[in-house]
Amino acid sequence: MTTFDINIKKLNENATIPSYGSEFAAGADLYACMEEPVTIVAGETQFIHTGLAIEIPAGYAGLVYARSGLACKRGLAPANKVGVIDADYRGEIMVALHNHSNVDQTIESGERIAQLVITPYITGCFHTVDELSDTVRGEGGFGSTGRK
Ligand SMILES: O=c1ccn([C@H]2C[C@H](O)[C@@H](COP(=O)(O)OP(=O)(O)OP(=O)(O)O)O2)c(=O)[nH]1
Repeated sequence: MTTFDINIKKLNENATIPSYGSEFAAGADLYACMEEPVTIVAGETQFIHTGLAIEIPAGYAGLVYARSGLACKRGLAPANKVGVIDADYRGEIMVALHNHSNVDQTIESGERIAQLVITPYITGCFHTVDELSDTVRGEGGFGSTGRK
């Protein structure tokens, strides 16, 4: 397990610093930060503030995932499925929560709304070519394997 220091700035004094729920939790919980509770109408999306900006190290990204409990019990999950926080982003971390349930849902300030996983990534240097190498799979995809 790799742990390193990450600078984080409170844009709102009431913001809560992300926290890991258990010793080996991969995602740090992100907390809502707003003056008033926000209601997300059934089937709609609201941008929820965290009141935080973060300095993710170069070569790493922050991935904003749903919290299983919130998604499965209340139908609230990021509209973009997985948010990507770039290492050079200095704006506020926002969570676009979509209400997949059929009732309106209210988020209180201080509630855990998503989880942030910090992960290394590689970048590609793309070269245009006329032919790609041969493989057994070839162009098969979208359920092409395991057919009887
Ligand atoms: O759930 C998210 C997703 C993104 N961001 C911030 C951090 C990220 O670095 C920035 C841009 O995100 P992204 O690259 O996904 O957005 P885009 O739609 O491609 O816009 P841009 O042209 O600004 O990159 O927005 C969030 O705060 N929350």
